[in-house]
Amino acid sequence: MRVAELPQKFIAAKPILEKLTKQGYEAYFVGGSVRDTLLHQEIHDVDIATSAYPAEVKAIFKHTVDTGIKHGTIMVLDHGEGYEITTFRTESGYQDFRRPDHVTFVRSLKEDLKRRDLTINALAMDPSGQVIDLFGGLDDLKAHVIRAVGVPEERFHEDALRMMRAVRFVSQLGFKLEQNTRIAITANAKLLDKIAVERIHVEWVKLLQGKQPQLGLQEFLTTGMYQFCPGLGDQQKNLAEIAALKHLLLTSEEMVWVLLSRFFGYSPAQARQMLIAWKSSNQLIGHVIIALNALGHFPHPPADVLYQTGLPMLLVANQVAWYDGNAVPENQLKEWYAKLPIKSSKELALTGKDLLEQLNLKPGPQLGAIIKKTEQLVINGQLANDKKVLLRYAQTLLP
Ligand SMILES: Nc1ccn([C@@H]2O[C@H](COP(=O)(O)OP(=O)(O)OP(=O)(O)O)[C@@H](O)[C@H]2O)c(=O)n1
Ligand SMILES: [Mg+2]
Repeated sequence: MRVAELPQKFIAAKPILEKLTKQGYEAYFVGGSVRDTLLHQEIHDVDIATSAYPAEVKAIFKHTVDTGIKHGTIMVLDHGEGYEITTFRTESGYQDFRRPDHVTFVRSLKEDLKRRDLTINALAMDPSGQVIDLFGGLDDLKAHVIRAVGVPEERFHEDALRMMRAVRFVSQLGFKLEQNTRIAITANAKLLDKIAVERIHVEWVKLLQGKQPQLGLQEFLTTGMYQFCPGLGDQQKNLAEIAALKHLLLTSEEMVWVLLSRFFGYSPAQARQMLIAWKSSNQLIGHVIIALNALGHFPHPPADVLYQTGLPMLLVANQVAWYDGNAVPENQLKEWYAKLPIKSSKELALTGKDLLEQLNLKPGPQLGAIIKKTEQLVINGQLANDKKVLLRYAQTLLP
């Protein structure tokens, strides 16, 4: 089959492929961009595969960067864009279930495609839009099937993360997992132990943020992969409860973790432990804890909670509160927040400097305590945010 109207990103990259084919090499678009085009979905980056060896690629293009030359990937710079061009390759070894011991460059597209993870990801497209389908990827796209290329077990032994990818695509695309692929994942789920948590983390969050997370989550449970993910081994029942939700749309990573914490019945401290086990960034952990704290106050978060949480995490908490029937209309929440007399301590009309200069206080803990107390009263609307008013009040706190 042939794609009649190529998306702009392919058109922009076409001259690069044509330069390679003019020199007698083969060159194709491969991977996710081809899959997503055929699904009429927006594409992010186009990956290019070629029969030219890395040295040959470098000889053809003026501006290149050796981004992953050991694995055959060269970045070609063209009109301010960078294009990753990877030489057709086969791999062997895989003693550690995550990367090959040897990469061998080859001239055959088929050899390259047959070591890819899923049939829908093993499609290639030439510069004219002609799709090359050697493993039934087009039929699977049409039938909405996630199927490993060739012998599933072999694909998962090459890179065990592919098992998570398969289930992630179930969720993202709303496709069914093919039975032999499911059987192979179930038999090999334990191999996830060999995979860096950071890589599993990415797939887990993509799975939950997919358009049909319930489907992906159901397969995640059926195949037993949950047993080999940090802190999920004893959460089967709670995860099944999430998988059974009628509506589930997780629009941010923060929301993912707040929702999980809520269904696991986690305190903020337990949520922190879970996030650390998943090797999350400190920023993410901070956000999730703040939102989780706020969640406990819905549907009536008081002014100081609104203030301390900030609007972005209030919106996240509210989205999760919806699952308990504790959400408030988003506009209402925004209005409450907008009405706060101050949004941050920087807006407080009283500063430490004022206290030092006007009330002759000495630096020390008393100073901070006075600021905190006035801040609290301003937030709650008990004092006007006015320097004179606040100084007068501060004076009453002095012995
Ligand atoms: N463990 C992996 C990762 C990737 N691939 C292959 O490399 C391509 C590009 O990988 P990547 O960008 O990670 O995934 P995409 O399929 O493009 O999905 P996404 O939309 O998430 O980028 C995939 O389509 C697939 O052919 C693979 O075989 N095995
Ligand atoms: Mg991709």
